[in-house]
Amino acid sequence: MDSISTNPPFDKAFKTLMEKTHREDEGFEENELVEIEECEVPVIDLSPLLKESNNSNDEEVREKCKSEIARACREWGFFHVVKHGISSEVLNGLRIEQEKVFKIPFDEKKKNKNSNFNFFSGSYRWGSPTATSIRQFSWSEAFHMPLAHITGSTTTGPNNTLTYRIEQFSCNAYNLAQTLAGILAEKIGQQKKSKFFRENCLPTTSYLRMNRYPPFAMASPSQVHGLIPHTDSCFLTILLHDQVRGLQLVKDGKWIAVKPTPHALTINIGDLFQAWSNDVYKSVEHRVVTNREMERFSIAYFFCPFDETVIESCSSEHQHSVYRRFSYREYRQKVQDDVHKFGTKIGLPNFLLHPS
Ligand SMILES: O=C(O)CCC(=O)C(=O)O
Ligand SMILES: [Fe+2]
Repeated sequence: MDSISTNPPFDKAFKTLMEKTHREDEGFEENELVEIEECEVPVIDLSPLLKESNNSNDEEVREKCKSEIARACREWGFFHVVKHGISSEVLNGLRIEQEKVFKIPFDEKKKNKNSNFNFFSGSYRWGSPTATSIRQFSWSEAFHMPLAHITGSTTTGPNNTLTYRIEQFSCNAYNLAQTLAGILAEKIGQQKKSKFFRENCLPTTSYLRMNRYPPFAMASPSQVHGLIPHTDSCFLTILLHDQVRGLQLVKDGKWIAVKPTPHALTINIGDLFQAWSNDVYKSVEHRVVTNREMERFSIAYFFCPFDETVIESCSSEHQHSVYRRFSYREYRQKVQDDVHKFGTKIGLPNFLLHPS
């Protein structure tokens, strides 16, 4: 199978947008994507949380670990976790199936024609269909799927390993997400509300996105994004990515490159947690930059509530609500509308109670 039949027509889309961008004089600053520095985001060992023990020393270590998590979410919005309890058999198993599914001919991916993934109907996407300039174009393809379509799917079983691997990973990621969400609620004094996540986020309400970033050799890689800058529209994301660099995030107003950490998963806060925590935890803008030689893969598990769930900021005597109440359905609809209208997501600023 050659790359022509498996790859989407990126080159054509890129050239068309490049011409349009030049015609409309929307100059794309070449240096815009040059990273400023590579840095180490916090790496947190989760093993103390997985140990069942009432020993006071262990309790102390556990509390320290919880505080590190909350701190990383306040200061960075991003952190790596190691010894997280998800086995490498589960992670590698899914990664292998992910590579296979992207190797299916483009036409079959597009039409959902392949028997391996009829249940992913409508989940395949590539580039940026609404992009009007090169700035809004993502040099990547993805399967973005609601887990409601996968979990408990009748196609699960040894005959369909991709489905099986997705379900296996998602089940593990769900438990990890619930643990982290409970800790983050506790650390902003919302123990009483920690049930909120158990009641509103189920294995079936989350989403999974498998990304593939082909090498970009058409021009200088600094001319195009692998994935355009964005924040995630969920409570939190659990990201499995390989050792190929590309992920960058904004810290103190600057783009910095995230150094991959072996055997780690990367966690980031999404918009819903930022709103729910009343701006205590940060949903940080991030992006993926392209690479000339190497193909890159990642899998994002988005921990989400029911569409009907209402997100209300946890305000206090000292801190009034920053955002108005909104349902997850309303939030997603607004994101979609903005992408159609402006080619880009606006997100939380739409829901500020007192826009400046
Ligand atoms: O590929 C990555 O490292 C990031 C993916 C991502 O940000 C996303 O899928 O929302
Ligand atoms: Fe993301």
